[in-house]
Amino acid sequence: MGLKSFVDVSADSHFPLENIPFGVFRPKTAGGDDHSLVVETPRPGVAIGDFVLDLSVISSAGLFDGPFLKKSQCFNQPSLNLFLEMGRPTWKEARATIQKLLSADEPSLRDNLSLRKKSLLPMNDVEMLLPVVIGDYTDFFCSMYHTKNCGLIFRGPEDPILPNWFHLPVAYHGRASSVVISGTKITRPRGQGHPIGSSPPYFGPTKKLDFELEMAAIVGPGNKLGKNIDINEAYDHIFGLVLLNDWSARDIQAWEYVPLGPFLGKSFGTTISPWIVTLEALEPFACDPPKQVRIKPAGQEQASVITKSNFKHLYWTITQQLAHHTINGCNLRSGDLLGTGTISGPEQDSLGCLLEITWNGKNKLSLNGSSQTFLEDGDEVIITGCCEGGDYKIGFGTCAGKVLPAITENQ
Ligand SMILES: O=C(O)/C=C/C(=O)CC(=O)CC(=O)O
Ligand SMILES: [Ca+2]
Ligand SMILES: [Mg+2]
Repeated sequence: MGLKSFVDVSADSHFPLENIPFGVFRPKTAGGDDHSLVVETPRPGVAIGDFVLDLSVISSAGLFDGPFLKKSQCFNQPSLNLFLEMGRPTWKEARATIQKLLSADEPSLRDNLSLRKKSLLPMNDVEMLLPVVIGDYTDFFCSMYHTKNCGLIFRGPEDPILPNWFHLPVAYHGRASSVVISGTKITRPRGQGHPIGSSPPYFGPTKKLDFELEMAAIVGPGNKLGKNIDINEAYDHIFGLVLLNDWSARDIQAWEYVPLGPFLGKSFGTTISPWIVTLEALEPFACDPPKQVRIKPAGQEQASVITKSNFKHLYWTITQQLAHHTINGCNLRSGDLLGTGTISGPEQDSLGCLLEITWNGKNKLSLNGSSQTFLEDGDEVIITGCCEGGDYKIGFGTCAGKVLPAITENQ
């Protein structure tokens, strides 16, 4: 039997009492459509079933009474950075307090109607925001299947996996300013595309817009410049995980990335899911967290599942990635985002991007009767993921984004 909350949680919910993922939200006004949003202060919350528990209200009511959180202002902030900086003992205290407050047999919140009304808001009545201020974003390259397929497509059959790959987790520095929250629309980027045959490079809207199915670690306490984080301590520097879509323009990327790596082909937008699932919640599922990606094509009502992958396909672990990131003395800071890299599995139906699924546009993808290769304007990519196994799920919610047409010359 799973844990029982006084808040109704359906059996297939991503957010049972065992999960308690952290995010940042602001309430919408009654009426609720986008035009009637009152700009309320963003504040931290956790998800429980279809509700959000406002941690600023719980904190102001004096219900965080443990030694680390009693006097802290970390839940009266517009981001989770301060809370993340405080480290694992504080995170565990927060989780224990929240799980107790929300449990079916604990009266302090359950029987306090006015506090319940103030602190428990239906998810539909809130707007989710970026949970942390992201100072830096790094993206690793850690699925062997993805690495091999990219090597075959971009570099040919000789040595598709380069010799360094098995010795260290390869990565590139991404662009933090264009990391956006699920639901944000993504404008098709323009740029210089790889020459086709003997023609010169072309300029215009990308013809090869792609998604990348990834997860990302959110850094807790950082390290000082010049000091590394040992692999045995790396776990305590990771607060939790989110879903991530590293949108990629394959024609721009293929032309620009030699020899310094991805630049404008990836810096036009990266989407993350709003709820950070803690490593504590994930612990019982150390293996086998399955994931799915769907595409809802422009003009269609239904989304089609196009791939299902699994976190276990990563060759390098998130603690190895974090330790490697600091091995030269590079400093990480609370809120930094470390993408795992595209999570492709060995089978055709577990590939993590359209570059691989369509083999660079050679094969068509069939979606509810229509067919295409790369993403079209109006397409929506919806990534979801959860851990399954026991009598509850630990879910990540969704990481979604819809493609808008490219800007034109006079915009
Ligand atoms: O192999 C290449 O040239 C390019 C690979 C990628 O674009 C993948 C990347 O962003 C890292 C990853 O997601 O695994
Ligand atoms: Ca990537
Ligand atoms: Mg990106």
